[in-house]
Amino acid sequence: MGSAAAAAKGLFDASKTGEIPDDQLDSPPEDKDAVYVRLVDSSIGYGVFAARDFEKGEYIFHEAPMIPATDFCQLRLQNDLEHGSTQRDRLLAKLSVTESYGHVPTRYAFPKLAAQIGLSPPTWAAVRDYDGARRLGANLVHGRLACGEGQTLTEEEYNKHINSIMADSVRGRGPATTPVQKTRVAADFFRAYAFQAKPPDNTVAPNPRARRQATIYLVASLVNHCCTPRQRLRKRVLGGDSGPATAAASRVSVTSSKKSGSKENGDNHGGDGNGGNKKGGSSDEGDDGNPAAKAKPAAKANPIVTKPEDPDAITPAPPLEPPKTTTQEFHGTKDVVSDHSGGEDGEGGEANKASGEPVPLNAGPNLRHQGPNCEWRIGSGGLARFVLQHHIAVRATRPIRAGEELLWDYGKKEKNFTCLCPTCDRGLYHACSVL
Ligand SMILES: C[S@@+](CC[C@H](N)C(=O)[O-])C[C@H]1O[C@@H](n2cnc3c(N)ncnc32)[C@H](O)[C@@H]1O
Repeated sequence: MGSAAAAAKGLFDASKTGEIPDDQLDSPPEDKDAVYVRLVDSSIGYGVFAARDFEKGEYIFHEAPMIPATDFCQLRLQNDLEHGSTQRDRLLAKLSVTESYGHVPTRYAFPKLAAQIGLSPPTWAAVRDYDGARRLGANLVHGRLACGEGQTLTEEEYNKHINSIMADSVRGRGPATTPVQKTRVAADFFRAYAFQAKPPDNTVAPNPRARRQATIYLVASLVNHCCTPRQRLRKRVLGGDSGPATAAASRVSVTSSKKSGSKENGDNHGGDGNGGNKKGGSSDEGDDGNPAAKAKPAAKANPIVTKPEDPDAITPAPPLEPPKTTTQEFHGTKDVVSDHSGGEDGEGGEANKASGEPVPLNAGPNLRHQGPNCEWRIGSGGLARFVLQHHIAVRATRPIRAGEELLWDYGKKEKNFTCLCPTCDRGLYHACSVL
C-alpha cells in the first residue's frame, strides 16, 4: 500500500515511505540500533540481544511479517494422517518452505531448515559478503539490527554452529526427501518459529476451523523462551500485584502427534510455546534425537487449563492464576495479543537499571534470572497502535541492559520440551511450582 493510501486509511506504511499518523503514535521504537542476533550456545542456537539499554515499557523493535502461512489449521494436517496425500501436498505447497528458503535472509536466520530439507546452509563467506547480519534486519520497521563489534558472529562461531546443525541433521533422520517428510519439516518449522494471528476478516478460509494465520518473522522468531519465575507468579496471585496477567502463549502449535497426546483442535490450538521444543524433524520416530531431552525431564505443564472466554483467544496461560487473554481491536478485526509482562515484581529491578556498561554475552544470573524481559503484540491493539495487522511489536517489560538477551515466555511447554532457560537453570520454576 502506498504511503498516501496508507495515510488516507489511517494505517502505518510499513515501507517507511509514509508518515505515521499522529493519532496512531503511541511511542514507537526509536529507529536506531536496537538488537543483534548472536549464538547463545550450541543447544539453544541463536538468540536476540539488546544493542542498547531499554527502559521498562519502551518499544524495542517493530517488524513486518516474513513468511505467512495462509491457513494455520492446514499445519495441523501434518499429524493427521487420515487426510489424504493430496491435502498433505497442498500443505507443502502452501508453506512453500523450500521457496522461502530461496530468500537469502531466511537462510541466515534459519540455517537448521536448510539442513532439514537437504540444502547446505550458507557459508561464512556468503554471509559475510552479503552483509547477512544487516539483511536479517531487513524486515525491521522500527529499531535497526546492530552490527558492531561483538554484535555479529565470528567465522569460528558461525562454522561451529553450522557444523553442529549439520551433525544433528545426520544424527536425526537425515534431510527430508519425500513430500510427506518435507511437509513434516515445514510444519515443525512453523511450530518452532511462527506466531499466530487471526486472519483478516475478508479471508475465505478453505478450512472452517482455520481462524488463524501463522507468521514467521526474521528477528522476532529468533527470540528464545524463558519461564516466568514462580516467585513472580506467586506475587501476582497472592500479593495483589497489579501487573497484567501472564497470558496466552505465543507460538503456533501444530497439532502434536498422537504420541504427544495433544488434542486436534483442542486446547493446544496455538501458542503452546513449543518454540522451545527441540524437536527438529518429524515425530514419526517418537524421539527427537536430542540427548538433552532425555537427560532432563520437561517442566510440568499447567494442570489447570481454562478455556479462554474469547473464542479467538489463544492457549490458556501459565499456572496459578486464571488465564486472561486479551484481544485488541484493529480496524474491526481482533488480533490476539499475548501479555507476558512481569508487572511490578521488585525482582532485581535495580540490578537491571541502565548503567551504560555492556553486559557480556550470557550475562550472569543476576540479570538473566529475572525471567522474561519483553513481550510482543501482533497487530495494532494495545501495545502499539501504529503497527499494522500481522506486524509485530516488541516491548520491554522491565529495564533491559545492552547485551542482555531478549527473552519472553512462550507459554505452555510441550511434552519432552527440555527447557534451558535461566529460570529453570536456577530452579525457580520447579521449586516454586506448588503454592
Ligand atoms: C523460536 S526459536 C528461537 C531461535 C532459536 N534459538 C534458533 O537458533 O533458531 C525456538 C527454538 O529455540 C530453542 N529454544 C528457545 N528457547 C529455549 C529454551 N528455553 N530452552 C531450550 N531451547 C530453547 C529451541 O530449539 C526452539 O525450538
